[in-house]
Amino acid sequence: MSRTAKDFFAPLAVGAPAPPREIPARPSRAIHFFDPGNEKMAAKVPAMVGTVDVLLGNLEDAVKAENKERSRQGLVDIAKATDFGPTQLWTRINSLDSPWVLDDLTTLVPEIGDKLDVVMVPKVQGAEDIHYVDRLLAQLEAKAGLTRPVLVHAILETARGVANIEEICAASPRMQGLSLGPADLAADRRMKTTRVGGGHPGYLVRQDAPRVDGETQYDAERASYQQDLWHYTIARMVDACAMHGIYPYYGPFGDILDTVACEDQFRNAFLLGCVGAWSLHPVQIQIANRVFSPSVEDVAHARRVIAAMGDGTGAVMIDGKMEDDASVKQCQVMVALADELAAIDPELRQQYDAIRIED
Ligand SMILES: CC(C)(COP(=O)(O)OP(=O)(O)OC[C@H]1O[C@@H](n2cnc3c(N)ncnc32)[C@H](O)[C@@H]1OP(=O)(O)O)[C@@H](O)C(=O)NCCC(=O)NCCSC(=O)C[C@H](O)C(=O)O
Ligand SMILES: [Mg+2]
Repeated sequence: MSRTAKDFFAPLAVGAPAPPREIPARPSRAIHFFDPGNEKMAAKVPAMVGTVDVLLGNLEDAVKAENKERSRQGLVDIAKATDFGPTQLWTRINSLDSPWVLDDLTTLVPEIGDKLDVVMVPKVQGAEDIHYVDRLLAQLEAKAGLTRPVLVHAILETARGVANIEEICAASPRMQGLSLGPADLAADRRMKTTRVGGGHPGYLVRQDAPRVDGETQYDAERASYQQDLWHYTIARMVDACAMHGIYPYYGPFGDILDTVACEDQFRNAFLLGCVGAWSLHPVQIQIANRVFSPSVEDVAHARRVIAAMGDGTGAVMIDGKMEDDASVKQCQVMVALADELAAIDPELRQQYDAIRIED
C-alpha cells in the first residue's frame, strides 16, 4: 500500500509547514512568462504587478543554457525587490533530468520561498516526479523556516505524462494544477506539427461530396472546417483536475501576432473548464484577462437563474428555456468565478455591480 490518507497530510520533513488541505481558487487568468535574466523584460515586471494575476519567472526552455544562472539570480533579485501585492509569483524550474534543477530549487526556496506561490515543473512523467519535488520542497522549507508550503504545478508535455494524468494530480496535496505544454507534447507524440499551440490548417474535416444525378461529385467545392488538435488533451486535463480539486490551464500560444486565433484557443479552453492560459508577450495578458473572465451578460443571466430557482430544485422557464437543478449549478460556477475576480479586479467589479439592478 502506498501512503495512507493520514500520511498524506503530514509534512514530508520535520519542521516543514503542513501540506494544504485545499487549493485556494486564486484568480490566475494569465500566467505571464518573463525571463528574469533578460534586462528589458525584467525591467517591465514591477509595473506589471496588479495588471496580471500571475508573474512567472521562467528558468527552463527559452532561456539559453549559458544564461541559466543569470536568470535564476535575476529571479531572486526581482522577488526580493518587488512587492507583488495581489499578483502571484510563480517560477518554472528546469526539467528534473537537467543539470540546473537542483540549484534552481536549493537557491529559490531559501532565498525567496516566502514570496513564491507556485513552482511549475516541466515534462512531468508520473507521480514519481511529483514525489521527488514534494520531498525536496519539504526539506528546503523546513531548513529555511518557511511557514507556508510552496505549491506545485505540472506541465503535461509527454505521452507518458498524459497517460499518467490522474496519478500526477493525486501525487501530492501541494498539486495546484496542470498546464498543457503543446510544443513538447507534439514532439514527444511525434505529431507532424512545428508550432507552439494553436490549430493547424491540415487538421480538418470536409463536407461530404454532393451527389448529382446519382453520381458523386468529388471535385465539387466543399466546405472544410479546421479541428482542434488539443481538444482531447485539454478535456482529459479538465476532468483530472476537477476530480482532484486542482486547476487546468491552456498553456502557450506561440503565434504572438495572431491575437484573434489566440483568443479563440483561450476561449475554447475557458468554455471547457480551464481557468487560465500562459501569456508569452504583454499583448496576450489582456486577451487572457478578457477571455477567462465571465461576460457581463453571462453573469446577469446566471444571477437571474439562481434567483428564479430559489432553493435550487425544480424547473423554471426563463426566456423560453428550461432551467433546473443542473443548470443552476452551472450558473453558480459562473457567479462564484465572477465574485472571485471582482474581489481583485476593480474594473470587473464595477461591470458586475452595474448589472445587479436587473437581479
Ligand atoms: C516572443 C518574444 C521573443 C518576443 O520578444 P520581442 O521580439 O522583444 O517582442 P517585442 O519587440 O514585441 O517586445 C516589445 C517590448 O516588450 C518586451 N517584452 C516582450 N516579451 C515580454 C515578456 N514576456 N515580458 C515582459 N516584457 C516583454 C520586450 O523586451 C520589448 O521591450 P522594449 O524593447 O523595452 O520595448 C518574447 O516575448 C519572449 O521571449 N517571450 C517569452 C517566451 C517564453 O517564455 N517562452 C517559453 C514559454 S513557451 C514554452 O516553453 C513551450 C512549452 O513548454 C511547450 O512545450 O509547449
Ligand atoms: Mg515545454
